[in-house]
Amino acid sequence: MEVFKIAESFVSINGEGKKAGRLSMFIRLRGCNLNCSYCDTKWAISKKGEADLMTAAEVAQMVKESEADLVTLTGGEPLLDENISELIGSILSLPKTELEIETNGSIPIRPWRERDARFSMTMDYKLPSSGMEESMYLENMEELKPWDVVKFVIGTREDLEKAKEVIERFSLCEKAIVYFSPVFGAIPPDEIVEFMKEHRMNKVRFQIQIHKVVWNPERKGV
Ligand SMILES: C[S@@+](CC[C@H](N)C(=O)[O-])C[C@H]1O[C@@H](n2cnc3c(N)ncnc32)[C@H](O)[C@@H]1O
Ligand SMILES: Nc1nc2[nH]cc(C(=O)O)c2c(=O)[nH]1
Ligand code: SF4
Ligand SMILES: [Mg+2]
Repeated sequence: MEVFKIAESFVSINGEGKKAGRLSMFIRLRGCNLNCSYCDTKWAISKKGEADLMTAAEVAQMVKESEADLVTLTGGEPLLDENISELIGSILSLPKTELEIETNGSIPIRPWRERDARFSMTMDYKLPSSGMEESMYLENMEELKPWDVVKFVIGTREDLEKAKEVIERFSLCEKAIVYFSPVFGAIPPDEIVEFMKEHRMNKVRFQIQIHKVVWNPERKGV
C-alpha cells in the first residue's frame, strides 16, 4: 500500500481559483520540482521534513470525516507523486466530493484526461519573474477542459506582457477559465487591472488570494 507525504491538511475557505470563498479541505503534498522566486510554501518544496504518512484510503476517510464537499490537492507539486492517481481515485470515490488539483504547469496533465466539472485542474503558467518559465510543459495547453483554470501569478510589468502573449498564442480564454493574480505584495494590484482595461481583456478574471487578507499572510494552515 502506497503512502503519501502529507505536509499539512486543514479545512479553510478556498482563497484561490474558481471555487474561491467556499470551504475546502486542503491536502498539501510534500515535494516540488520547481523553486519559484515568490513561492509562499517554500517549506513544502523539500521531500524531507515533517509529514503525515497516509494511505489513499486514510486520506479519503479524513475527507469524509471533515464533511467537506470540496478538496484542494496542492503542495509542493501534487502531480509529482507517481501514485497520485490512487489518491485521486480514492477522493473521487466519495460521492459528490469535488476535487481540484493545483499544479505548476511543468507536469503533463494528460494522464488525467477524464476530468469533468467535479474534477478540475488549476494550472499555473509560470511567468518570467518566477524564474521557472523554461520548465513549462506547453503541450498541457491542448489538454485543458472548459472547467479547468489557468492561473498567471504576476509580479512585474514584463509578466503582464508575457501573460497576454501566452493567452493569445494558445487562445486560452476559449479553452479554460483564466485568472490573473498578483504575487502577493509584489505589484500594485491596480496595475494589473489597468493593464486588463487597456488591452480589453474581458474574459480574464482578477483575483487576490483571500486567505492572505483574512489572516496574517505568513500564517500556515489557513
Ligand atoms: C503553493 S502552489 C502549490 C501548487 C503548485 N506547485 C503550483 O505552483 O501551482 C499554489 C498556488 O499558490 C500560488 N502562489 C505561491 N506563492 C504565491 C505568492 N507569493 N503570491 C501569489 N500566489 C502565490 C502559486 O502560483 C500556485 O498557483
Ligand atoms: N485558503 C487557502 N486557499 C488556497 N487555495 C490554494 C492554495 C494553495 O496553497 O494551493 C491555498 C492555501 O494555501 N490556502
Ligand atoms: S511550483 Fe508551486 S510549490 Fe513549487 S515552488 Fe512554485 S509555487 Fe512553490
Ligand atoms: Mg497557498
